[in-house]
Amino acid sequence: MRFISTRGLAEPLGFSDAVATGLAPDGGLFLPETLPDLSAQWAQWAGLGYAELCYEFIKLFATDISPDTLREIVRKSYQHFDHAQTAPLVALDSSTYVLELFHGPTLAFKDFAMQLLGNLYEHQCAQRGESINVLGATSGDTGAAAIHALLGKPGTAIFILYPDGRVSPLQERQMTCTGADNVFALAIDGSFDDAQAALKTIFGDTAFRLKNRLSAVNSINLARVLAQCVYYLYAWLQLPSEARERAEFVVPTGNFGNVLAGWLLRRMGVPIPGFKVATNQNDILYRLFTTGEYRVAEVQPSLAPSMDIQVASNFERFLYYQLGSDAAKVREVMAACAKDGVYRFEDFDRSAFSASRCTDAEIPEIIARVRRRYGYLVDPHTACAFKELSPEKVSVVLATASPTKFPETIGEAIGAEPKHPRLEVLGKLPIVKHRLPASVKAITDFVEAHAV
Ligand SMILES: Cc1ncc(COP(=O)(O)O)c(C=O)c1O
Ligand SMILES: N[C@@H](CCOP(=O)(O)O)C(=O)O
Repeated sequence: MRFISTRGLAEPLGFSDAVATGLAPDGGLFLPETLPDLSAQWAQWAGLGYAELCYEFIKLFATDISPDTLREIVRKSYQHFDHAQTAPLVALDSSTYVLELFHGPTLAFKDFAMQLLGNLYEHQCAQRGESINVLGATSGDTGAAAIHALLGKPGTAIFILYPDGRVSPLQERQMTCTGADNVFALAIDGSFDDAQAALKTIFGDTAFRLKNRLSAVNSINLARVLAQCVYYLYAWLQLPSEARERAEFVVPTGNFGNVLAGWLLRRMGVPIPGFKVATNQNDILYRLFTTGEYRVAEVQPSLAPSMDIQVASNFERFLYYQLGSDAAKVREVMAACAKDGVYRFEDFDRSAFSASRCTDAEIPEIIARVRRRYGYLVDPHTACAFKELSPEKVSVVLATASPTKFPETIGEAIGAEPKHPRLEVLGKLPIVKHRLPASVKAITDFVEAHAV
């Protein structure tokens, strides 16, 4: 299968090259040239274990990797999850389910795609005899998951930009206390949006990217989004059929990668009725899906820090389909959004989406309410998704992080701080981070000096 850029000016690539490249050289994002039609196939996958289902799905795209190799890459990727079902679907009542996505090594949903991506990189390094330097931006969880996916992998170095002082203390420790010499946590003076903008500029510099064999680990990398499709399918296959007809996946949303994965699966013929885009107080996507207007505002730090994002990079993939796969029109709209920070969509098909927004004042209240009502503890990001579940629907809430990563907010909500042994040891380890301005020059100088 070949992968094309949303902006239409880059050469189509095979799976492995598209994964290694990350961001397309024309600034666009890679998408499969054609999406497979799973409408006659998905039901046959019922009963498969998580890794086996992932293999069946990813092999439709990774056609340049031999089936045996791919099966082994996928098997290895889910071996460090600490739940037998990998992504358990928990019924809170007959119309409310939680899809727990926090049983991976860093206790957040990012591990699902990142473990796979880490093993794909390792395979590529071995096969091509080349090193890879991975560059990513994080508002908290992507960075930790990427670092733990690449920790100590031969032939790789990983550089993670994060907004200094704006990730939770434990998220910062997950990135800075590894002791690994192929890991560089770069604390940026600015917001996640500043870090992501710098990163896109750096990936746009083809000469620099090629010279340093850079690859992107954010959900601009298509492998991230494809791997995330799998848990929607896994949950879907477990839902009772009467629940499927009224199902709405409720997705805590920031960079739009998670919910986009579910929506792509729907486009592939899995008949998911709809999705709810659940934002925190950084509500650009809530406003977009309720009014059709895209208007960038100032990022406000929140109790759900991983969702403190305004410019959601995966929106461009959604836009591509919204605009009838017209890459010229995508270029025009993206240029207008970048220039004016505002765009009004006239023909915007929002029929598969609802949206909610959650303020900081509401987050502890919701955590306490969910705890009282269901005896179930959610983290601050998942709490945003519980803001308003539609009573006429069956809600499948994606629990994107473990509450143990945010003990301060949970303590405020319920009067007790949850603990996790893997996180507790981090408190005793030294923090190693490098403070940098959010300038392209400072970042590229650092990468060049430390690349492998
Ligand atoms: C815990 C958590 N929830 C939700 C999100 C938002 O996901 P996305 O950026 O894919 O919309 C993130 C960050 O991506 C996160 O780390
Ligand atoms: N919320 C993310 C931000 C980056 O998102 P990504 O899915 O594009 O990697 C984070 O936790 O870092």
